[in-house]
Amino acid sequence: MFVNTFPRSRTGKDAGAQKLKKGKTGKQHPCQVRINSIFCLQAENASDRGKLALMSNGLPGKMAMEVAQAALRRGLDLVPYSLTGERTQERVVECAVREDGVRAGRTVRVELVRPSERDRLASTLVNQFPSIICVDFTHPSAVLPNASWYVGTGLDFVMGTTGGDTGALHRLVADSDRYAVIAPNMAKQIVAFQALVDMLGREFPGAFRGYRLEVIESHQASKADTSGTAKAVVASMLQRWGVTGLESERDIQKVRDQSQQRTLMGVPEAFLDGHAFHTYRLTSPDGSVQFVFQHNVCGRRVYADGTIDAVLFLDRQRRVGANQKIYDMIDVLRMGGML
Ligand SMILES: NC(=O)C1=CN([C@@H]2O[C@H](COP(=O)(O)OP(=O)(O)OC[C@H]3O[C@@H](n4cnc5c(N)ncnc54)[C@H](OP(=O)(O)O)[C@@H]3O)[C@@H](O)[C@H]2O)C=CC1
Ligand SMILES: O=C(O)C1=N[C@H](C(=O)O)C[C@H](O)C1
Repeated sequence: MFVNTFPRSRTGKDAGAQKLKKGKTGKQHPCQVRINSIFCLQAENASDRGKLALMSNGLPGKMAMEVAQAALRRGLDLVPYSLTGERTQERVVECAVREDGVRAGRTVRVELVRPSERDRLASTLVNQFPSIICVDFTHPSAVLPNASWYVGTGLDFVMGTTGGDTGALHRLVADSDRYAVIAPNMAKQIVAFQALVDMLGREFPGAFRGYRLEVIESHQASKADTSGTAKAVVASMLQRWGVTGLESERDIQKVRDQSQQRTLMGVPEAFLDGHAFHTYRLTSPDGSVQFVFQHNVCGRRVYADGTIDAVLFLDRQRRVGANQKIYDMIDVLRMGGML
């Protein structure tokens, strides 16, 4: 019964089945039996096999929940499994669209799968959801392991998680035949701002030569890394604008203390646990001219909406067999992929 849920994957690697067949004792842990039987049941009930299905990884985390809700709002099929952290206690979460805090529309029960359990899920996914796209909003430490799992399992993905080794991530995908969107920010207007920063540098290289750049970003205290968006914008400005003042990522000022967020940054009380405030300040060498660019986001919905755009875009690209396989959100925006 269990082995039947692991026919050959699209990559032919069949990792989960091989591991199971080669088990040393042939015995299964009781927990394994329970989980496997749930996989079988849900797999048998799966419908619309060719339809695009979105797997929101990182539940019960905040972004993964926003993405699951956005997927339901936009009428996409939500895969009833989500990769989660090893220490997560919950086994199942319910995802539903909410309006004014009240459930509206259908509810999907999503089973949470820890890193140590996920190989057993691989073939089920490939089999039951042949048009699956994974979305990853997890943890910086999970970026490469998760991406390796997507690639090894033969799954295309959108990587929104920041703080990983971006170079290694790009190499991993480039050496595979998978499609991926990788970007530190999915909000359409911020992506447009990133494109603008990039264009200014190309069009007028050195226009801000000698200007001193200061960057301050504020996020919820639980954020593990420095803003990936700030790092990307700074890299672009340092590369072509001619600015100085920031030697490394450590020079980006991070605000994680809630009282400073209230007083210094003006973050509304209701969004202390979910906001992204960024300020880029450029000052001329003699101090007589100043430019300030700022983007302040309360909540996370804008990223989730952009993520769904990225998923739909990636699905279109792979269906037409596009030669380019790795994209960022500027590509998605440029190619008309954002609502
Ligand atoms: N690109 C974009 O536009 C945006 C990117 N982000 C990025 O998304 C990431 C997540 O943010 P957010 O949702 O706020 O964070 P949360 O802490 O709310 O959620 C992260 C979730 O990932 C889980 N997790 C940890 N390790 C793994 C793993 N190996 N595999 C799967 N899941 C795992 C965590 O579980 P546990 O708690 O048990 O460890 C937690 O449930 C961050 O890197 C953030 O910077 C956020 C917003 C927008
Ligand atoms: O962790 C967050 O919240 C966010 N992370 C992304 C980043 O690191 O740039 C995007 C946005 O700032 C929200």
